[in-house]
Amino acid sequence: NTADTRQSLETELNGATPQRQISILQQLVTENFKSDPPYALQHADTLISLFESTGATGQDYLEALQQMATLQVGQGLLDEAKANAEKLAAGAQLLAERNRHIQSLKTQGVIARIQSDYDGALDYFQRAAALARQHDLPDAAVQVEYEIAIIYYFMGKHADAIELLKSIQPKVEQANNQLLAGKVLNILGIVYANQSRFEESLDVMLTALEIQKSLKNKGAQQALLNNIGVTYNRLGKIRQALDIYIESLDLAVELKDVQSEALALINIAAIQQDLGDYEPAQANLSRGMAIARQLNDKNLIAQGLNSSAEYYLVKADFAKAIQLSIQALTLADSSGDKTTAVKPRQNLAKAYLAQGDIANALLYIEQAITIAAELENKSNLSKLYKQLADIYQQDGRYAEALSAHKRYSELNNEVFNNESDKKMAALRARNESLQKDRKIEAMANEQKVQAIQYQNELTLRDQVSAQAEFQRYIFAALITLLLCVLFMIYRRRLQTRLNKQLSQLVKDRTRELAAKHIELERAYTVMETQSLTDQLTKLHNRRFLMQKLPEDLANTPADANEQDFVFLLLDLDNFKQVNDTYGHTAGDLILIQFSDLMKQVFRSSDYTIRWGGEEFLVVMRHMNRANAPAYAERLRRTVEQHNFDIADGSSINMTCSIGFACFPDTQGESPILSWNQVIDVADICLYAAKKSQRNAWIGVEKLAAHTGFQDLISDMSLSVAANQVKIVSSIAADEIVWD
Ligand SMILES: Nc1nc2c(ncn2[C@@H]2O[C@H](COP(=O)(O)OP(=O)(O)OP(=O)(O)O)[C@@H](O)[C@H]2O)c(=O)[nH]1
Repeated sequence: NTADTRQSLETELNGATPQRQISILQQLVTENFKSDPPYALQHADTLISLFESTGATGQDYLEALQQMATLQVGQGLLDEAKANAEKLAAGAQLLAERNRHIQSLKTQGVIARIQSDYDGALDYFQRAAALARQHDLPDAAVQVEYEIAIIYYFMGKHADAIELLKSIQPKVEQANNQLLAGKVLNILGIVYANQSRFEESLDVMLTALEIQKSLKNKGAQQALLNNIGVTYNRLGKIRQALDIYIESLDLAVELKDVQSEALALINIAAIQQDLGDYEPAQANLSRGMAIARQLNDKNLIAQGLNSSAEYYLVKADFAKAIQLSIQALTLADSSGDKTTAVKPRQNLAKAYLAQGDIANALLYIEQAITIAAELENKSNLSKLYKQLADIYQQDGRYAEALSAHKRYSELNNEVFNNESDKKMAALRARNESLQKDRKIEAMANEQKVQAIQYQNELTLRDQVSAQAEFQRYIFAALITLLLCVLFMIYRRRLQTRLNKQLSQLVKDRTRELAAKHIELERAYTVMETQSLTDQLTKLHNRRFLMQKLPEDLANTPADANEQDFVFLLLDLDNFKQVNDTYGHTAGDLILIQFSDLMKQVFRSSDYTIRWGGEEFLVVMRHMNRANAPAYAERLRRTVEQHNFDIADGSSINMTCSIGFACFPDTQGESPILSWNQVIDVADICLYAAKKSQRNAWIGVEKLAAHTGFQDLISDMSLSVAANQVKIVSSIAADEIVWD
């Protein structure tokens, strides 16, 4: 029929007067506007040429311009649409046609938005809103505010978008504008989803879908289906998402909406890739990308490039993945849409990590984290922190890995516990009870119908057969009731099982996280221990003493018994000769054996430290200083009597010299020397032991009050002569050489 009408109108067109031609073209454009946009576009073009050739500027001309611009936007002919919208604005101003002027500004805003010029779009829409308010056109104002909210969303200003949408909602309801109500709910759903408020998002979008279905508005249904798909995807329900995207693709094809078709194809490809269906994914992706490139839609191209990059990541072609991700990143950054700017960075970090390029992996993951934090997308952020932890771990930076991992698990818990489970359960329960109510209502209706039929039949039949019929009816009703009860029991069981599975999932996740933490903490402890140990002798090193001793001294009460600290410095005699004669390896072996002898002689609670080279320090804690000479002598004798193995199978004898001093340096009076200075005094004693005879020990048991550290250091023999120092030694006092 439509074809026939078209045919006869087209035939009539040729011979008609200009006036008649205009009315035929108007009819062709209006009738085909929705059902066949390319056809309508072609005739709108002719119509406008006709108007312009006759110099017309009236209402009909403006209407044609508006139709034309709208059709061109729908077909992706943005430059042409913009030119017509500008003509419309000029014409509308000339005729003081406010509504049309607002309409033209709106169209220009939409074009700027599609071209990703969000500042420009915001400017057009704000001008349109101001115009609407100025001329008291509330309906038009609300329409434009809705467009502004969309721009806020694109700019990543989510809080502003939500606030504006919520202020629009009551106005839309008051005006009973179902169409706009559906759109407002849709975009609200998208913004919620971007804030990881997925349940609220799903809730409003499903309501919006109902509205659009009741309005039979397929275009809006198509857009909603796409967004619902995205939300299912974010919730990890990828099969539901796939079904919804396929429904959305069918509708886009039916509507000849190429942009939506491309979007659905790219979305389908991404899910198929997740499911491991690489071949169909590649086919859909290249179909979608071809359309996106034709439309020059930067966001879509960037999304498609991301999917391709992910494909190459899976295939371990990291160079290709990097190349595609950098293209996607450049496009996303130039379009200013932050929501598409995270993914390429995430993929780059993965690819660089796989290539062992930690610096670049860190660079991109940190950028991704900054952007995701700005967008307040917690679920995304939590994944990014996990990736960051993996990078640090691979780099051996366990402390940083641990803290990134902690951040990941905090965020993960926030998203998980964001009452998500409760809300999901509530939502599910609400849907189920709605369905149940509907079923019960349907059964009740059925029964009513049956009852009426039964009444009718009753009048026709005799009493006896009616009685039998009645019994049968009661029986059927009972069976129906029984089936209802069984169905309800079954649903409840199913629900319980689902809840169990969910809580098991949470437990498993928590266990996994705990195990990971223990692993990282263990690695961290090993690293700490290594940094405090000497690699050759496995004794403690200087760093250990600096870390431990101040704390020990602080925890020792000044007035307690047996609370002396004795610092012994030990040095092997003529060790250089051993190295020179038997080689460095033999020297190393002797150092190790010497360390073992130290461990035999001293208590396990004493600190045995490799002080440097062939010099060692022992710190004996919590002891009576009167016992120090016995320990020094025992070590001297043990070393003297020991046969040190050297690498060639033979053994040699060695001796050592020892100097020691006690802390606190005075007893009962306030101490003069710090523990560091006490070690310096022990060093003077060691030096004197070497100088006097070697294979000997000299110690300072205590100092007289008011002895100066400088005096001791500059000339010990004077302090000894003045009886300011109490010396104990294996050498006779008059044989000690101090200088
Ligand atoms: N094999 C080996 N030798 C070391 C190590 N650390 C230091 N040395 C050597 O130890 C020797 C110390 O020599 P000197 O300081 O002259 O002292 P000495 O020969 O022991 O003589 P006195 O201490 O005066 O009895 C040097 O030859 C160092 O090279 C090590 O880890 N392994």
